[in-house]
Amino acid sequence: MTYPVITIDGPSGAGKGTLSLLLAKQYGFHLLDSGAIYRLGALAAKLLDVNIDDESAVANICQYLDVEFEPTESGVAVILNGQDVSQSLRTEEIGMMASTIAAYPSVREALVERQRSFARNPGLIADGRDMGTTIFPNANAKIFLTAGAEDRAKRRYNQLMEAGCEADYSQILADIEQRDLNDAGRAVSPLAPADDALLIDSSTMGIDEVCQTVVSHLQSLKII
Ligand SMILES: Nc1ncnc2c1ncn2[C@@H]1O[C@H](COP(=O)(O)OP(=O)(O)O)[C@@H](O)[C@H]1O
Ligand SMILES: Nc1ccn([C@@H]2O[C@H](COP(=O)(O)OP(=O)(O)O)[C@@H](O)[C@H]2O)c(=O)n1
Repeated sequence: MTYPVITIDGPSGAGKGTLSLLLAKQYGFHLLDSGAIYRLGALAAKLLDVNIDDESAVANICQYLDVEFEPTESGVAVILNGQDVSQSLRTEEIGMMASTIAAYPSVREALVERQRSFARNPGLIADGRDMGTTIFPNANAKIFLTAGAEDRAKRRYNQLMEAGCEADYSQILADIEQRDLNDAGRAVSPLAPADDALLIDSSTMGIDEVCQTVVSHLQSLKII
């Protein structure tokens, strides 16, 4: 690869999206929010009234998703069939549905090339669960960002409250634990650090410290 690909994997609420956006802005790199693509598959199935237990129907929807990602000041707006669905994507209901369909091998296969197509000059920050293990195994740098389940649930709770959404901490914690189990336990591309990933536990770190740790790592690899 002539341009750098940096992968940021880890469980829900670890801070991957926040870190990825900071890095993409700082270095002018493209950003792949792969979780948003699984969420889009789940949302599209819901809007079309397709049963998410029907693997082949869901995989077909994922193969032909009509989606655009538009950079904005605060992140990336997600446009599905011409409609901005950025808000409806972020609910825990869609997160849980995404986790269900993400276990289907044919859904993952249908989304591989779409994800790889984000790798372009001058570089890519790829955020997800299997970026370093499956989608970009030759990435220039791989980060696995984690934090304790309770810390992650608190962060998600605060995030939803700040966005003016309803939130129930116990439910969020239960959902996060369930998604951790689904993501780490599935047969295809389970959530796991790549052998060559830098592991960061952010339980007691602020986002600035996390970002500085990653920047130092990228500098030591002479990527930036
Ligand atoms: N190190 C951190 N310390 C405290 N809060 C954080 C940290 N990293 C991220 N957050 C906050 O936690 C919430 C979830 O972070 P996010 O980046 O969406 O996680 P992920 O993409 O891994 O699910 C956001 O509100 C974010 O601002
Ligand atoms: N590369 C990826 C990204 C997300 N996913 C799935 O999609 C769900 C939603 O991902 P997300 O990154 O938007 O979730 P959060 O970490 O933001 O809560 C996850 O729970 C995973 O099951 C995946 O399997 N592989």
